[in-house]
Amino acid sequence: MARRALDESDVRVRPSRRGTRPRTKTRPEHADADRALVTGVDRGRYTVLVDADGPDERVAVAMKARELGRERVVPGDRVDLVGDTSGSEGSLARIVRIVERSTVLRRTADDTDPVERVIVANADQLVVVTALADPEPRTRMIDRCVVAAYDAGMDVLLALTKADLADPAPLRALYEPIGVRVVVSSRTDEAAIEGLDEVREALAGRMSVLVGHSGVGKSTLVNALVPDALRAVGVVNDVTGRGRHTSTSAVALRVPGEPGTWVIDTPGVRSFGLAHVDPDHLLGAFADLAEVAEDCPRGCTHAADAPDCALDEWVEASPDDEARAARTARVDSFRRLLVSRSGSPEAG
Ligand SMILES: Nc1nc2c(ncn2[C@@H]2O[C@H](COP(=O)(O)OP(=O)(O)OP(=O)(O)O)[C@@H](O)[C@H]2O)c(=O)[nH]1
Ligand SMILES: [Zn+2]
Repeated sequence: MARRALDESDVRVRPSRRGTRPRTKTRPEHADADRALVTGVDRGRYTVLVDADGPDERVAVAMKARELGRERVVPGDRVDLVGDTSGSEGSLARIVRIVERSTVLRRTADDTDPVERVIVANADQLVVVTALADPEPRTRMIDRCVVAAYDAGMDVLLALTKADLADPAPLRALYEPIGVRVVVSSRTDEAAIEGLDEVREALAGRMSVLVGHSGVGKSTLVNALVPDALRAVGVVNDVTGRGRHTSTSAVALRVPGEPGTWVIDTPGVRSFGLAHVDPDHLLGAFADLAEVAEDCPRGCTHAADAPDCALDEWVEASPDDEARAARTARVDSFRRLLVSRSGSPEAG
């Protein structure tokens, strides 16, 4: 089939009962498709929010149109829908197109599946939920999350829980210098979590993916942020009768407050596939170091044992002790992340 470049004729203004808005008509046969956000996936059925945050917002159930082939549709995806998009009981729409993704997050390949599959699309922030104690924080796991997020072009929010049990200062000192925002919560009695306002503020208006090991308090945090009544949006139990706690795939939940605030909970996902991460791409998340590394020998790995790495010369050339300490910390942090790419994802 001949491809042609898109021009203005591909964008038309469609008068509709929802008002007028420009539409991209890349597939003429689906020019009247509705745009929707994928919030949940369960065995070939997709829960979607049609016209999200618009006047006709509604939850609908969809399946993939055959023309999409094997392409995966994941929570966070924006899709075009045709067919019965009403969302009324028993209705089933068809997903005919996946809108180009701004970010993708891949889960770790493992023994049961050697492929690093995309699990979440379009998230702009990775929230690493880490308990300050019980269980002990695992910095290697946090490092791997930072690498995955930076490689995907996402920000990292470190949500430290259980501050009633241990001091957050050491972890702050380790992660704030590499651009990670840190929020802290604690529980002083059974009923209340403290520090939620700061967490909400850090999530406002963004699509965030939450990860964390069992027992770190992720469910506690999600339950506090997302009232039960709102769960329906992300839950696939309209179709299957199963609740989110038995769901094994990621689910997007709307956080009340600023429009466009979503958290994507990823049950069972504790780490990410990093095999595809290229050191120079990771370096891109460290603008100061990337500039320095322009003087590296061709093919430099920038690792601690790399010969003539410009990062070492940069530390050497520090004008004073203070600058040397700061530069050393930057280079060491970057190299720590580099090293974390290899080895077992489950190692702590
Ligand atoms: N002391 C203290 N305990 C907390 C805090 N937040 C959660 N917990 C407790 O930590 C335990 C684990 O919390 P969950 O929210 O179930 O942890 P989770 O990360 O969802 O773990 P899974 O459900 O196994 O995935 C529970 O007993 C919570 O009550 C906190 O800030 N301080
Ligand atoms: Zn180098």
